[in-house]
Amino acid sequence: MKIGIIGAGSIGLLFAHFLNDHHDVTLYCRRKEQADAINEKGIKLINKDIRSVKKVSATCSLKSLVKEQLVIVAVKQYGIRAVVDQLKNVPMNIPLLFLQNGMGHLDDLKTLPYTSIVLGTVEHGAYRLSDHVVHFTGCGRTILAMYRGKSELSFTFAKQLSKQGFPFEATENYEKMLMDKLIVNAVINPLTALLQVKNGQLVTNPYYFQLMKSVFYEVANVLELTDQDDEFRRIVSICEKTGENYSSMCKDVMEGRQTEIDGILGFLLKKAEGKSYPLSLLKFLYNAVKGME
Ligand SMILES: NC(=O)C1=CN([C@@H]2O[C@H](COP(=O)(O)OP(=O)(O)OC[C@H]3O[C@@H](n4cnc5c(N)ncnc54)[C@H](OP(=O)(O)O)[C@@H]3O)[C@@H](O)[C@H]2O)C=CC1
Ligand SMILES: CC(C)(CO)C(=O)C(=O)O
Repeated sequence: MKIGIIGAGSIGLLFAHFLNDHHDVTLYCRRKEQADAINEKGIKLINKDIRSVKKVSATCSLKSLVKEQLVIVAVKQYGIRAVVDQLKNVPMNIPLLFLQNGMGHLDDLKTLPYTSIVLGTVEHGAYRLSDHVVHFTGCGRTILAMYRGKSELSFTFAKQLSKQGFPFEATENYEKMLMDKLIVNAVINPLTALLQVKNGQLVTNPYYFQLMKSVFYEVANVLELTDQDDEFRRIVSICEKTGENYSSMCKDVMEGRQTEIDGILGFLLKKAEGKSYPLSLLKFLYNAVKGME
């Protein structure tokens, strides 16, 4: 397949590195110096002790987007609006795949005229070290679900894109898929960003563990979760598995970047509007992270 990836950050570089083995990938960068660095040096992936370099084409011009058979959008949730404006020349029948955390991007997609829109949740961990070097901090999977279009398409893409060490799966229900990830990000990301700790410390420090539990119960109330004990165990297990990682929001705050708090806690606070759920911790965390931004 000819695949275009818009956004050459941590996830864009990671996906380009793996997908280019079996597909013809072009990375669409925002900065010319980044496109030049990738064209000259390739994409270097660091995974534990292994370093591997792959040759991938990169460009700043969106002209060749019209030739792609799949366009993957790998910018942050707050960058979607600018990308949507740039997609105007892409034929309406080219499938688009959006990989953002949270649910804030759903509003931007509603009015997009494309016939096939796929959503994905990424369970890998990746961190861009320089314009052409990415650190693969945790291998998980990518789950795909159709937002608009024929539901079998997400299964076809999952099959075509999967490769050993970089799996894709598909599911029918995009809302459940995004919600499962949102719960995790709502509990782990703002707390770790505020406390400036690794994910594992939310579990190993008994005081932080109490905070995490209290935040979880507010999230669970807003989403009216019925299986709260199982859900909480799932989050604890993710904290343990990603124990040595700083969450993406914690890193954004450390590096003075905008966070995805609006698409995560902002979304939940909006959902709770007019209801009488207890929300004091979610409001506190939302304002704390916005203030740090
Ligand atoms: N990193 C991770 O481990 C995970 C990330 N995700 C999700 O994946 C999404 C992407 O995250 P991540 O890769 O970490 O983010 P990054 O901030 O590392 O990368 C975003 C990239 O998008 C580029 N960009 C922004 N606007 C445009 C535009 N208009 N045209 C072209 N490029 C643009 C940026 O360019 P520039 O470099 O010039 O700023 C940057 O390279 C997020 O929603 C995140 O939540 C999900 C799970 C794990
Ligand atoms: C799962 C988790 C919390 C891993 O760090 C993540 O998705 C993130 O950091 O955004």
